[in-house]
Amino acid sequence: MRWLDDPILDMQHLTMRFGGLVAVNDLSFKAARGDITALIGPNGAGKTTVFNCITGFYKPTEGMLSLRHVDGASFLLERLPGHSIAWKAKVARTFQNIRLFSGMTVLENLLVAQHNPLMIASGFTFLGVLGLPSYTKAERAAMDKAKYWLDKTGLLARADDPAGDLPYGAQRRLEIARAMCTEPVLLCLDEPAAGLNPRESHELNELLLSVRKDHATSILLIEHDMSVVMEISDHVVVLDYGTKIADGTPAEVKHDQKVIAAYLGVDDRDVEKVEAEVGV
Ligand SMILES: Nc1ncnc2c1ncn2[C@@H]1O[C@H](COP(=O)(O)OP(=O)(O)OP(=O)(O)O)[C@@H](O)[C@H]1O
Repeated sequence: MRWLDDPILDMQHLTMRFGGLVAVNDLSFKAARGDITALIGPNGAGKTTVFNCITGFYKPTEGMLSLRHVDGASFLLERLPGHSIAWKAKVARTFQNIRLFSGMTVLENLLVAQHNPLMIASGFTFLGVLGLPSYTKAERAAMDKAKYWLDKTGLLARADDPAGDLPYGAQRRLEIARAMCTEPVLLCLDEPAAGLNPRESHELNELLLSVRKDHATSILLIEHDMSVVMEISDHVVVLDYGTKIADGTPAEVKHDQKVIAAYLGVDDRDVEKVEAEVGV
């Protein structure tokens, strides 16, 4: 299990309670550097809550979330404010419901994502914006990066259109492009294939495989579309009612009786019967 050797994310005993409800229950797993790790499970299993804990939207009730960069710098995410998780630990995310700046153009969405390096180049002053050569250089770099991701996501021709006018699948790709403009080491994608047709879903797979191959970005993926999960994931972690029920390669998880039972909603003792019926 190579994800134990060089984990980018090491989650230990994560628990998140909302009053009496335990949304995530003592969850531990490791995500390897350079892997696509999928977090799957039936509705309400706690997947988005895990993302919200990683990205600082929620402070976990208990547990440790350790992220380690390739240079050895490490971050305890549960102790950092959300903006430091994005900016210093370099974790980016997309949302289950698309959250673009829909009135801004496609290009502007990608430039806004690069606000931090531009502010540093300006020396945090208005004078910087007017004259500093470092600002002009940073502005050019931001534009180049935006163009690169527009090209990569097939959106170059739509650069000047309002983001809200794009078809649904294109908006999903723009969200990924925007997240990638922040140069994350860990990209958390919440159901990126939701609402996509089979062709768009295939294009998404290609895009994510290329993000993994060409950039130093590891991916954590929540996804209900099993064709996406099984085709591109290196490692799958399965949650049910907030508890981890399986952790392995896609092939291992696919044949795990507890996973089949959780997805099909049957008792453990009926799993073999169901397996025979579905031909696993
Ligand atoms: N802010 C909150 N307050 C109270 N309960 C919450 C909150 N956020 C999530 N929950 C509850 O925690 C449980 C897990 O929800 P979560 O959204 O993490 O599941 P999920 O696996 O992402 O589901 P889905 O696949 O439907 O998106 C659910 O019972 C949900 O109602």
